[in-house]
Amino acid sequence: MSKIRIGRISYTNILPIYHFVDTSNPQFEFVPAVPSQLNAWLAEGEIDCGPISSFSYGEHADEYVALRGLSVSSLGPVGSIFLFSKRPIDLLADCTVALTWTSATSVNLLKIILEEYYGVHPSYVTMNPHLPEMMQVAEAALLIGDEALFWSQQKHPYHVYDLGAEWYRNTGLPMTFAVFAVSKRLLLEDPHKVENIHRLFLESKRLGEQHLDQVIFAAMTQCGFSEKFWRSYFSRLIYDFDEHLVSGLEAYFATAHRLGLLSSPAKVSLWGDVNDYGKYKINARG
Ligand SMILES: C=C(O[C@@H]1C=C(C(=O)O)C=C[C@H]1O)C(=O)O
Repeated sequence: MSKIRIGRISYTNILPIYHFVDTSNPQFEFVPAVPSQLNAWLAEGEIDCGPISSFSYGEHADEYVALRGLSVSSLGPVGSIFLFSKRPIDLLADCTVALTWTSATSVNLLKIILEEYYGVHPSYVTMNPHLPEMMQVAEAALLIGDEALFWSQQKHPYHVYDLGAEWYRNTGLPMTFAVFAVSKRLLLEDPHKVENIHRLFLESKRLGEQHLDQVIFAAMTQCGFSEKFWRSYFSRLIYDFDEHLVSGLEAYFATAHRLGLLSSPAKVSLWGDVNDYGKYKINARG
């Protein structure tokens, strides 16, 4: 029988969900990549499921379901999605903004923030996520994931805007950057297998919360920084995709549609037994 191919975001933000996943199961193959690559692979059928940009979920909402209890979300500052800017954000009209090619959600969230909330319409250029190179050709640069973490900790002269904070300040809603999407094809073929995958990740997430020290140690090994840094970073991220987070995401889809960024105001199909999921829900954060 062919293996199920499961994506893995190659950034540290996903560690609390992935660190305790048993990767030895021969039924599964885990494929690490940056979000935009995973988005393309799921759309092309190269992988069967995995965390992808929530924006990409919106583009393929008819073809995917999203697993309950698994996401990368925040209510306010996210800590690793930053616009670095030579000028205050409201002065970026007629400027060039460099966008990392690794993102889909944040790229479109930035357009919403700039165009809808600040009324500025810059031109955009997509680039490799390298701040000095981006700043050579642009007035501002968007970075996500480990590159955003890295550059935010370096000495630099730029204004820094956290996109989770900007979204929250303008909407009062949570933002979901990544969801765990499963192709409806796999769900129709083998719902039992999808249940197993769901449990595998919920169980790993529960262990990650219980043994956060081990997750933090893995993050320090992968990226450096202090224990205090990671404790604070992970405490801001929310991994519990539920109806409240769905409402924030659907508001993002509606705005993206209104601005012509998304072809339809997509709805989320949240998949997974609510009672079963309840056992794994992380209540205490902080
Ligand atoms: C919190 C983050 O969320 C990410 C942002 C994504 C995007 O912009 O498309 C996709 C997946 C998430 O890993 C991050 O990368 O820092």
